[in-house]
Amino acid sequence: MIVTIDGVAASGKSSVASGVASALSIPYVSSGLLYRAATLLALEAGTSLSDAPALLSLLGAAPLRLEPLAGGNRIYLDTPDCPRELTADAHTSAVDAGVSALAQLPQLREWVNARLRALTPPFVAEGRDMGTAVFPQARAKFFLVASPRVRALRRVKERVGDVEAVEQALIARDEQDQLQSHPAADAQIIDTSDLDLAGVIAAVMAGVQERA
Ligand SMILES: Nc1ncnc2c1ncn2[C@@H]1O[C@H](COP(=O)(O)OP(=O)(O)OP(=O)(O)O)[C@@H](O)[C@H]1O
Ligand SMILES: Nc1ccn([C@@H]2O[C@H](COP(=O)(O)O)[C@@H](O)[C@H]2O)c(=O)n1
Repeated sequence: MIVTIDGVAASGKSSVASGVASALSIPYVSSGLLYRAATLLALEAGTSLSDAPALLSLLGAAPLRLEPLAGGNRIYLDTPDCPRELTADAHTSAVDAGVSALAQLPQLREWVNARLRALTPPFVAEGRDMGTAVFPQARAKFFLVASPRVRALRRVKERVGDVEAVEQALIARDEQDQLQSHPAADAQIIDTSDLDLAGVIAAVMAGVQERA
């Protein structure tokens, strides 16, 4: 079984995916973490985020390993001499600001999608195009939205920041991600603005049970 949870930036995809995956006793897979890790490595190496061949060459030499657990995804660079966990560094403002440029490149999308499709179900997959491009066969599909202000207020509770600036950055990232971020025709759209996390998880679980 595959359940997909897509949505706009900071709409609660990973928190909801984690809750749903725990309720179903299966892992969840964060596709965004692969885009983020690729961006982090490119920024650190000084590789242009729009140079697909250079990025693919960099990633070809980088033994990245995604650990998809129900409680939270982690990503590692498994170099034999200096193994390193990248998860925290992949969630900085610098990565937030650069990731959409890399994610626009079809070759990089294929690189990520190949890794996702190699995973063995069951799992909950979260991102932007899980229900449309990557797992169109998924049993149940959801697309989360919430107002930019609500998302910014939630984000500043977890990372220090100015609400206005965070809101503008979220709006900018939504615009840059527009091409790949839309609900599948058979997805249930959930506006989480007035729901708490438990309420969103319950709504998704109800939708999953309907399709069992
Ligand atoms: N319904 C909700 N009510 C209150 N807080 C929420 C809700 N959903 C998510 N949050 C909080 O909002 C923040 C962003 O959620 P989360 O990181 O899951 O979003 P995301 O869509 O995965 O983000 P990103 O697109 O940046 O990866 C987190 O602090 C999370 O706890
Ligand atoms: N399926 C996806 C997932 C992510 N992206 C890009 O990665 C960025 C970070 O994703 P988060 O889910 O961690 O916010 C996102 O802004 C997109 O640029 C994507 O294109 N497709």
